[in-house]
This record gives sequence, structure tokens and C-alpha cells, in this order.
Amino acid sequence: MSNAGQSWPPVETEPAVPHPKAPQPGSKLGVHYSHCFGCGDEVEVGLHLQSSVTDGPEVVSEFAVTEAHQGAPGLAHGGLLACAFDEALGAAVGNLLRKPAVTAKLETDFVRPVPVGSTLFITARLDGVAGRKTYASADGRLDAGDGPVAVRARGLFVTVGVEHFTTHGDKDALEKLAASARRRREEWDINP
Ligand SMILES: CCCCCCCCCCCCCCCC(=O)SCCNC(=O)CCNC(=O)[C@H](O)C(C)(C)COP(=O)(O)OP(=O)(O)OC[C@H]1O[C@@H](n2cnc3c(N)ncnc32)[C@H](O)[C@@H]1OP(=O)(O)O
Repeated sequence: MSNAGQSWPPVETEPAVPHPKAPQPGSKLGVHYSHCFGCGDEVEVGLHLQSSVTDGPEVVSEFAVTEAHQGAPGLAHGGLLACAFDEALGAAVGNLLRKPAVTAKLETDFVRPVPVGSTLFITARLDGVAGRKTYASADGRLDAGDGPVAVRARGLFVTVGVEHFTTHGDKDALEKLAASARRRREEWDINP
């Protein structure tokens, strides 16, 4: 069932204003963490999303669907498509607002099948901010930026402090993320 009839964002929000140091339109976004399943270059069967910023401001990501991403024969697995949208939406929130945030809620509408060998062009945008909550949505089009929509998604991201990652994840998370950030010549804005 489509969620098209539901109001979005579901609460009153302020406009999401990009951080003054957000990557400029036209910038390619690098890998945010080399072991990330969504974008990492050290995850052989990962999704390897490649993203850039447009003047929307939006983040456009390309996901090349391979045999490693199948659910049914010849078709992308829906859960992996949701993962691609989590990554694309998270890249939009993290890069445009330059604050660490995690996915609290993610909804997907699968509109048409996504075949192996196709490339999904995902455009993600920020829809509003309410305190620590950022609402974002995205469309994924088949094989071209103006191709038919195959998947739509929307999500809620909650800004967190860096202790979220060091307490719940790897105590060396900051060093590992910083190493990737150094590769991108960027700094984390560590306070929510
Ligand atoms: C220099 C910088 C460059 C940066 C460049 C970075 C690039 C970066 C690219 C990243 C790309 C990766 C993108 C993948 C991102 C993941 O996949 S993250 C992994 C998956 N997510 C998680 O593991 C999160 C697990 N959940 C949690 O840790 C906690 O539940 C949360 C989300 C932090 C919230 O907990 P909390 O901090 O205690 O806050 P809490 O008061 O519960 O909630 C805050 C607000 O959100 C609301 N909320 C929370 N959950 C929900 C929900 N499910 N539904 C509705 N509302 C909710 C609450 O009601 C509350 O609302 P208000 O009361 O403020 O009105």
C-alpha cells in the first residue's frame, strides 16, 4: 500500500537549511566509512553507492545492481534496496547538515521491479527539521535521472552525539570515521 496519502513530514518542521560548510553543488561525496555496507570501498559485495550534491540542495546517488544483490532470480532484493535508500537519505542528512545522525524510521514503497544490471538513480532531499529530528525523502529511478520511478522512501533521522558510536559501537569509532573524513578533507561537527 502506498503511503502517498499520509502527511509528510508528520509533525510541524522548520526548513532544513544546509550548513555553511556543506559540500557545494557539483561536489562528489566520498566514502564516509570504508567498511560501510552502503558506500564502503572495502566491502566487496556492498552496494558501493556513489553520491554527489546538486543545487536542490539534494544528494543524488547511483546504485549499480549486481548479481550479489538478488532476491528473486534477476531482481534486486527489497531489503537491499531499502539499505540503498538508508544510505542515500543518510548521506543527504549528514552531508547537508554536517551533523552525525542515525536512522530512527525508514519507509519504502516498491513501485516496480529493479533488475540485475540496472542502475538506480536515487535523489534524496531534506524535508524539514524539528529539534533533533530531520525528515528526508527520496525517489529511485531506473537507469537514468529521469527514468521511471522504481522505489520511493522517506525517513526520520535523529541527531546524536559522537558517544552514540563509541558507546554502542566501536570505542575506536571516532578514529576510524576520522580516517575516512581525512580522506575527504572534512571534519565532523560533533555536537548535536
Ligand atoms: C562533517 C560531517 C560530515 C558528515 C558526513 C556524514 C555522511 C554520513 C553518511 C551516513 C550514511 C549512512 C546512513 C545509514 C544510517 C544508519 O543506518 S544508522 C543505523 C540504524 N539506526 C540505529 O541504529 C538507531 C537506533 N536507535 C537509537 O539509537 C535511538 O532510538 C535514537 C534514534 C538515537 C533515538 O533515541 P534518543 O536519542 O534517546 O532520542 P528519543 O528521545 O528516543 O527520540 C528523539 C525524537 O525522535 C523521535 N523518534 C525516535 N524514534 C522514532 C521512531 N521510530 N518513529 C518516530 N519518532 C521517533 C522521538 O519520539 C523523539 O521525538 P521528540 O520527543 O523530540 O519530539
